[in-house]
Amino acid sequence: MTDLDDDIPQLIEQPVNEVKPIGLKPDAAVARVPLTIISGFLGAGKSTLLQRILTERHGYRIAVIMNEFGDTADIESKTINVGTGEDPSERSEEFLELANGCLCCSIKDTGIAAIERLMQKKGAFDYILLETTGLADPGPIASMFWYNEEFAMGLGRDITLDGVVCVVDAVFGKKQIEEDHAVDGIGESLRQIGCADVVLLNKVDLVSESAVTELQGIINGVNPVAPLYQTIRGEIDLKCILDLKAFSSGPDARNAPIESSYNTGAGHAHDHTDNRGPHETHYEMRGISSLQVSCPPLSGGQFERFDEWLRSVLWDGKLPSGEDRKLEVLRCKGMFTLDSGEQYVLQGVRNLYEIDVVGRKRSLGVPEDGKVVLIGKGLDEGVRRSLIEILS
Ligand SMILES: Nc1nc2c(ncn2[C@@H]2O[C@H](COP(=O)(O)OP(=O)(O)OP(=O)(O)O)[C@@H](O)[C@H]2O)c(=O)[nH]1
Repeated sequence: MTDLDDDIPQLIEQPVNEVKPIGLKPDAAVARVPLTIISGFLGAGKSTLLQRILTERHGYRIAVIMNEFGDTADIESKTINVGTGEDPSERSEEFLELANGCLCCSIKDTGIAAIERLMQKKGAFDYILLETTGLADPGPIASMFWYNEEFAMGLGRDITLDGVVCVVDAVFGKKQIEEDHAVDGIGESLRQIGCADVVLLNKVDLVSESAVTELQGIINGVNPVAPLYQTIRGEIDLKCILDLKAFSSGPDARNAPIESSYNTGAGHAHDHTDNRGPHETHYEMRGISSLQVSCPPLSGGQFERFDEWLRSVLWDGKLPSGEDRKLEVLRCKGMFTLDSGEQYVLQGVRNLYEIDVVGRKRSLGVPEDGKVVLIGKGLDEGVRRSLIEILS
């Protein structure tokens, strides 16, 4: 069984210094363009990262959308098919094809219509990066794309959600996490970190090593499964943030990261180890908790009960026992092996989730132990015990 708290920190900073061939081909069968959401609190360095992508010779043809996207209320009140009926005088967009192959798309209106117009230029780019506003909760945006992709609706026919990247300000990140306005107990900066597939800790040139270490501990506690990279002015190998396939189903889902790349055990982590049963780690920060449980191969019955448990937690916000706990899950991920040998991957954002078979055990590089990670609100001791009971 893997001892998660013994994971070796891997904090890598990789310069973008070579021109690579485009490795981001959309699946030919469906010809969908991957989309990555870039979130991050005000001033963290999102625009700097995108600017870098637009000006460096990296070999990718990326359409970068810089706009006011991220008005959650606006997005949630619309369907992905929206694109007509708005006042064109309020729209303003600019497309610029750049020397490095990127397509810069600066769009001022909110919502899906902006991306619909970008998609009229389909073929001019292989990838879309979407910057949200500093106060946006990326969860609704991610779930909207994922949901529509699943049912091949509207833009879901053309775009596939690849992942969510969160840029955190190394200077003000800790203060932002501690002070941002809590919405239902979870501030936006915590939602952004909790929802992320990758976190970039930016502006590390401006702070001490100990401040970096402390903030890393907090970020990793909130989101123990997102790889964490230190950056200066958004300098990062694009392979670390693109083509993550964090929401893919089928064999591709195997690539979705569910292992932490960093773990200090800092913050208020409580480690409960039991050699016979699942191993779990729990962390709580201003109302947001991350709960990790690793488990041995499951029986078919256990797997079914886990599915029921997940439906209750994600859809009804409570445990199957009926206790009203007001649970809110921002992200969940997992990998399981059944005692029959089949392996499954779990991915979820807000109340949407998918469990897909990815193969059989003893495949190269796939651990036999399973692991579930939940990030959200109300994931307390009772939830932990309830999950352990099912997975034991
Ligand atoms: N020293 C230093 N400054 C940085 C770094 N990254 C960004 N900056 C500066 O920080 C400021 C904010 O960066 P932006 O890229 O505009 O941040 P943002 O997240 O897009 O900001 P909003 O759009 O307001 O949410 C700018 O003045 C950048 O030049 C870094 O790694 N080191």
